Amino acid sequence: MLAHAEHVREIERAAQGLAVNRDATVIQSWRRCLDDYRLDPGRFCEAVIVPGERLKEHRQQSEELVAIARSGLERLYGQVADQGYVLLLADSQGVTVDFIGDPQLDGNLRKAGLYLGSQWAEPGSGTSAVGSCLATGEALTIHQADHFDATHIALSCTAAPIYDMLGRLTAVLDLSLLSSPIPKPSQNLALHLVRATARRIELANLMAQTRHQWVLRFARSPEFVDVDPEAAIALDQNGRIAGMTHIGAQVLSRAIEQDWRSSPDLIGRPVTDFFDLDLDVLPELTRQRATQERLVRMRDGHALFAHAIEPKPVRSGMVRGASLPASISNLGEGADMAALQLKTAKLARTALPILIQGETGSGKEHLARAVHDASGRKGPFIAINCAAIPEQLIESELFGHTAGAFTGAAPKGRKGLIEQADGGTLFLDEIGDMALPLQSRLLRVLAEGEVQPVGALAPRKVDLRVVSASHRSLTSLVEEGRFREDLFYRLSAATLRLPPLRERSDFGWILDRLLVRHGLDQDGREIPLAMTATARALLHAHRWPGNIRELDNVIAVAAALSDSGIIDCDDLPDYLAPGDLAGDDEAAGLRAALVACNWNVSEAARRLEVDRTTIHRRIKRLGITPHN
Ligand SMILES: Nc1ncnc2c1ncn2[C@@H]1O[C@H](COP(=O)(O)OP(=O)(O)OP(=O)(O)O)[C@@H](O)[C@H]1O
Repeated sequence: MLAHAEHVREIERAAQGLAVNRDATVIQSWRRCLDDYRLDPGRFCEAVIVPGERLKEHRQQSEELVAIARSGLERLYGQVADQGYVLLLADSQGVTVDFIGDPQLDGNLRKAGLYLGSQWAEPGSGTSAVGSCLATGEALTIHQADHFDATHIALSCTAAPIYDMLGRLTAVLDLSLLSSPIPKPSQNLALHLVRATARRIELANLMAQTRHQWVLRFARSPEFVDVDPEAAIALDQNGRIAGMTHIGAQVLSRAIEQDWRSSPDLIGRPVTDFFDLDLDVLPELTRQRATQERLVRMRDGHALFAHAIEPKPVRSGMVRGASLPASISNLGEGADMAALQLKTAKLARTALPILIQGETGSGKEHLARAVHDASGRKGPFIAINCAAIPEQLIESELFGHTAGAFTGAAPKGRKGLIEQADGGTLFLDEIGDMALPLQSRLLRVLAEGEVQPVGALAPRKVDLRVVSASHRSLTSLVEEGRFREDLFYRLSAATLRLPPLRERSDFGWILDRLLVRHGLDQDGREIPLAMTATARALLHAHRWPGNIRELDNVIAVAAALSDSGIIDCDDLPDYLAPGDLAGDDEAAGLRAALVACNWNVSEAARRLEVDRTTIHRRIKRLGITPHN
């Protein structure tokens, strides 16, 4: 309480212009809180966490940035995890859209506002690292009683801004401690780390968005220009500035002797306004020349070492099915599936975690394998069914154990499934069924890139690409409190949704593939099975609650029953044929299709892969009515 009263007095002294022992940025923020936002330093305000629905909106808006920032965040967290730091990525409104922290401290972190969804903008929360970074556009540390609201004075927070390539402040990266050593300079290293990570995230963002343009990267020393550049700008084909990192904007502003804070118009101006350089000399600044020879002079007389990266030629092929990796073209056919296949192909080459949603048996594991096969990763594909492993075994199955870790342990110890997937893909099937305590451990593995076998003294590094799947809606499980929200976001950088079989327009194509699969003879030769039109119609008419797996089983059984290699209605399970009409071949098939579609002729035509007039003609010819 005494500390609180003293804190309020100090803010009042600063407001009256009296000397206080704080940085100028802190005093300016306190004044904004008092004069502009009319905040009361005497009030305690708990950290604000935005409701789930709003967090979802904020996450969606920054989805691309979160995906690009993820590997930078993970690398940074790996450097500071054992020192108790928490990492937040906040959007331009100060809402935390990504978060990495020790799951064991969950309760405390949430209470302190160091959590997903916490809202740190200055007008609502007073002086904070995220809020003040957003207000000033600069990296800073807000240490303990620098915070305006006394609720937060245990925290020490350090933040750096992330700008988009047009120079707009889009996010803030924050490294925070629940409690910290007393002196503020203890956070200087943290300040250096967040600045460097924000710079790398901006670089990655610029590179991802300007593949087909010239990019110039700069550094003050020739040793760093190719490996860890300080700034970058992108040029359009006319040699005009098309994008820049924040330090790139500072370099350009300085070249025309302006302060970047005065927001000079930089985008669209010719590069020659800033550098003694034109488009023709760019090829001489590529890696083909020694770094020392790539010095570029700026208009203000300064010089920097440069590295020019050539535009990549535009490929048009990816859009067409023919150029998709084989494993992905094998997922389906037709316009409905094309968008999913293209998205899968694009994601497969990245390391982004993917969540696959789809009904049971709809082909989620099949899709996950296709992602792995197209990823180019050398390690194995390891599938874990999180619902099938008994709870008492799951820990040692997943994490492995050392020799003698517990009674019954393997004499030489055993590698867990997670470690086995090192260098490859870990497929977590039915992730929605994983118990909450295990979710925390998994989160740790994913955040730190390390796994600690049961009984082991030290963790081991693992390089994983995680694909997970669930037939339940993970967002609903999160809302019900049965699935960790932070784990959900970590697993679902991108989501792929598989349609149920009954909604797929390529049903016939899938059926033909299964007829080939089950037509293999004992020597493995392909003799595709054939099928009568009526049997085909019966299959089309069914609703397939068990999806492709159910169809696969039906064909496997029919293949075994059929002596001739031609599957007919008799080879199909009884539940597919409407009993009273089972003998009446063509009429039975058509009637079943119409019943299954509630007599919607267009839908029946789609399922039977014929046009509507054919259906009407057959209805008439066979004398089918809804009542017979
Ligand atoms: N595109 C496809 N072409 C041919 N067969 C497929 C295709 N997709 C899935 N299958 C087959 O369907 C069956 C079920 O697929 P899979 O195991 O991938 O489904 P799932 O959604 O993971 O099931 P569950 O929800 O039960 O885990 C498998 O036999 C698989 O080979």
